[in-house]
Amino acid sequence: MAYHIVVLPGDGIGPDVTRAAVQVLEHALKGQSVEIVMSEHLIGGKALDTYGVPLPDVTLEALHKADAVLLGAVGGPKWDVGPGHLRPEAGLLALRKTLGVYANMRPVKAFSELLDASPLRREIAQRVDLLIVRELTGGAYFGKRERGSDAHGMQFAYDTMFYSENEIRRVLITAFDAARLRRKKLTSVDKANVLDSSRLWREIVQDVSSHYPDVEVEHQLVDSCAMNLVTHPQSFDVLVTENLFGDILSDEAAVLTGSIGMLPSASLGQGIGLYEPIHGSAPDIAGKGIANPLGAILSVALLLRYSLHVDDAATRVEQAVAKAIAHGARTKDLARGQDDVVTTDQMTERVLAHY
Ligand SMILES: NC(=O)c1ccc[n+]([C@@H]2O[C@H](COP(=O)([O-])OP(=O)(O)OC[C@H]3O[C@@H](n4cnc5c(N)ncnc54)[C@H](O)[C@@H]3O)[C@@H](O)[C@H]2O)c1
Ligand SMILES: CC(C)[C@H](C(=O)O)[C@@H](O)C(=O)O
Ligand SMILES: [Mg+2]
Repeated sequence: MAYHIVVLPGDGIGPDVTRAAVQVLEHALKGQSVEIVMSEHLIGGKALDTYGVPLPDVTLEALHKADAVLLGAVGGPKWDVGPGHLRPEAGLLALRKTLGVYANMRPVKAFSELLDASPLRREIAQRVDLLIVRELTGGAYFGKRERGSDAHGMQFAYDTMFYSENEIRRVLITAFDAARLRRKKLTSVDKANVLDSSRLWREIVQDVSSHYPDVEVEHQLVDSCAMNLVTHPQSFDVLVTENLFGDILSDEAAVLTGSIGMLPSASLGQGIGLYEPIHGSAPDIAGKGIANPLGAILSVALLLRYSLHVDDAATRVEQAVAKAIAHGARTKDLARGQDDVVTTDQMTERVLAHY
């Protein structure tokens, strides 16, 4: 039986890094008993241009027989005008909601050869090894929202950070389970000094934690957590937080590893998994062939592990990335001083050569 992988390259550097990821996926499955069938579809800005919507029916239909989705990135200045539901990003949010992928796993691990690219002191940067579990299908991204104007013509807008008990509980269970497989420490991040949704979040953490007596639990407010991530990143194992806080903290944490181009993600939930690097479409470097493909390639490792269940191939991809870096391969975002700079395609070749 073959697994169906839906490939959604998207916009900007999305197609470049997705091409790299697909090459590595095909290579990793050579000689494996696992077979895949891939089909490529439109999402985001390109889908808007072709179909007038950011998540067209043809793409949605392809999801029905999919076992996993591999995505590049969506968005760009061309589509920054226009109403919210006709933005490329709305297609990505609808995709996540449709797939029910409520737990977004964002591992953040420093490679020792890249410590010079990190803004942290070497002795701190080398200890960065944490996992952000970001709630992905709730909160302000999906709550009631409105734009309008009052009787005096004064405009207003609001977005609601809504969470149900079930939405909080299920992502916490994923996070506690992940902590159990790691260093058994869980930091729950909220804004319980201000927000009711955070106070509910904290109460449910307390409740779920009673089933995980072996996992040490701490609560941090999101503002001081943002600071602690930079000052004491080694104090974190698993961080779990709501959608918007997780979005912001994961870009911050990415920088600790040297570049946002390094970070992969797996979005998991009730059914098929969605795999994407955490970065965006990077309009400032799109079309130049210099994007770092490693976040997308490491997302393939997560796809191999969580959706295709070939753990040995997943580990080999991760090792190939580590070896390519150890042998000096640096895309522009990672390069410092005398480093040789490689293109997206050359970085991919280096990874393939070390697989
Ligand atoms: N998952 C997604 O599809 C996703 C994620 C984030 C942002 N976006 C969208 O992307 C667009 C641009 O957003 P942004 O500029 O705020 O964030 P971005 O992540 O696209 O870029 C931020 C900075 O990081 C750099 N960068 C990002 N990925 C890189 C890579 N692989 N290699 C080298 N450098 C890289 C960019 O050049 C830029 O300087 C927006 O439309 C945004 O909504 C999409
Ligand atoms: C593009 C945007 C909707 C998206 C998000 O905020 O979730 C991105 O920033 C991410 O981190 O995947
Ligand atoms: Mg983001």
